[in-house]
Amino acid sequence: MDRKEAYIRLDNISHQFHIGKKGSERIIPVLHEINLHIRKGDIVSIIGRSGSGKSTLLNLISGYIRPSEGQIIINGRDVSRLSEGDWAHFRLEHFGFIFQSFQLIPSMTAYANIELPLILKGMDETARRVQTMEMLRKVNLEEYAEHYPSELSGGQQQRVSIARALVVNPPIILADEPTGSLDSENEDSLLSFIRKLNEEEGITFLMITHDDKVASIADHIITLKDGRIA
Ligand SMILES: Nc1ncnc2c1ncn2[C@@H]1O[C@H](COP(=O)(O)OP(=O)(O)OP(=O)(O)O)[C@@H](O)[C@H]1O
Repeated sequence: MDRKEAYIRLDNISHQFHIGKKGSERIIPVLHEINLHIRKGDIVSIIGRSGSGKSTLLNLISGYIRPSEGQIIINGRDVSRLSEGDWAHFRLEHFGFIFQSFQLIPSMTAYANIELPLILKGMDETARRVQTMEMLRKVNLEEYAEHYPSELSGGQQQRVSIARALVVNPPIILADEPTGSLDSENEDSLLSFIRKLNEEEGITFLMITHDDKVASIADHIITLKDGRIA
């Protein structure tokens, strides 16, 4: 499979949030001088206490917020100052997302949820069908294509969300507590699937987790403490 050489580099990233009105504005420093280099094909876990800045770090890497200082290079491209429109395109090309709460669209079937990123990419219907069916097969849900999220178990919903993340063939998957809503059996099967995708397809994973089992499959563990890498 043709995957772009992907790596993520953070050079001296600091971030502050500004809250309140101008004049009585408060500045909340969250991340301080973060330097990070993630190689293609790495599985990296981000751990750290609540409020240490894990989600902020993931939101910076995925372009949902802009760093106050520093530079982010992804796949050789400086993304720190991309426009909204360019970021939307870059995100679709490079990232798949997996969330604890799955974030499926309840009014759409499993098939339609998985197909959605391909519509956003502007792919024609025949190609979309081929790719969506291939993804349903990959996560063993062919028979559930017409089921709505509420008609699926938690483990099945998470597999739909993984298929949706993978359907655009992204070189990088960003995950926020991917096993947080799963029982131990579904957790084990998700973790072996992640390992398989990493080994066979070279997908890079960056995962926020509180869970030792998830951290145990990582090549590298990054611990954030008060906005710094410990
Ligand atoms: N949009 C925002 N505006 C102001 N402050 C924010 C904003 N988002 C996050 N923060 C603050 O930044 C700090 C880090 O938050 P963040 O969500 O990155 O932590 P976290 O490590 O992901 O925590 P958790 O494990 O609880 O999800 C917190 O003190 C939080 O209140």
